[in-house]
This record gives sequence, structure tokens and C-alpha cells, in this order.
Amino acid sequence: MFPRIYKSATRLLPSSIALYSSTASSSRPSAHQLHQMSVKQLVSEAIDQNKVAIFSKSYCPYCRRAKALFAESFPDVETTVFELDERDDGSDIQAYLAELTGQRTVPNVFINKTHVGGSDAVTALHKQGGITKLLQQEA
Ligand SMILES: N[C@@H](CCC(=O)N[C@@H](CS)C(=O)NCC(=O)O)C(=O)O
Repeated sequence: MFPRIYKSATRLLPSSIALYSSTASSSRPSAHQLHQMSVKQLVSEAIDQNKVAIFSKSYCPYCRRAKALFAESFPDVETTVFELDERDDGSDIQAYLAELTGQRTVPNVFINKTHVGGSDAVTALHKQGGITKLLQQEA
């Protein structure tokens, strides 16, 4: 029913996201490690706590297209957008998303904790009715 593109959507389990991994050499995290922890925490909470989370860049045409699709086709669904180019930690978030999903580009879209992908993936899934189906899942 939902062939290739739907199968490629990945359900991310919060418990599988390690928030902090340290080398055994020091018991106290460095400032860099603390920063990385807060980036991971932010991404993990963004995915877990939002029905639709879109990691975006404000000037990106693909992001605009993805945001417009949700605004026009699912106006009643709350969509949370993180504009990475407007944040100091934006490039770290993007790097962590690449680690987590294998996708380095924006937009990077999650629905009900499931990784959908970029604008092309969102559009293709929507044409198959897959966005509606994902939105209907229990949070
Ligand atoms: N085919 C991708 C194209 C996405 C894309 O190329 N996004 C650009 C921004 S418009 C990107 O992420 N470039 C690398 C970057 O900004 O770091 C999609 O449908 O989402």
C-alpha cells in the first residue's frame, strides 16, 4: 500500500538515542560535551514532543515547500519548525540529525517520531496518503 518511500520511514525510539557518551578518561563533561548533550536533548525532545517537527532553514526553497504542504493540506495539525540558520546551535543540530538519520539536508521532517525525510520524500508520501496515515498514529 505504501511501497518504497513509506518503508524507508524510520521509527525512532527515544530510548535508542544516547544522550551522552563519554570517554572513560574524565568523570566531568567538558563544555563541548555539555553543548553536544544539549543539542542531542533538544533534537530528541523536538522529535518526541511534537506531532510534526520540521528542521528547516528560512531561505531554503525545499523547506518552504514542505512547510507549505503542511500549512495547506493539514492546517489543523500543529507543526513545529526549527529554523537552523537562525540559531547558534543550528549547524550542530544539523550534524546530529545527519548522525541520527543519515540525512544531511534540510528540510528534515519527523511525524509522530517517525523520520520521513526531506521535501521530496514528504511530497511523495503525501501523494500515497502516507502523511495522513502517520498523523493518525498514536503519539
Ligand atoms: N531533495 C532534497 C533537497 C534538499 C536540499 O537540497 N536542501 C538544501 C537547502 S535548500 C540543503 O540542505 N543544503 C545543505 C545545507 O544547507 O547544509 C529535498 O527534497 O529535501
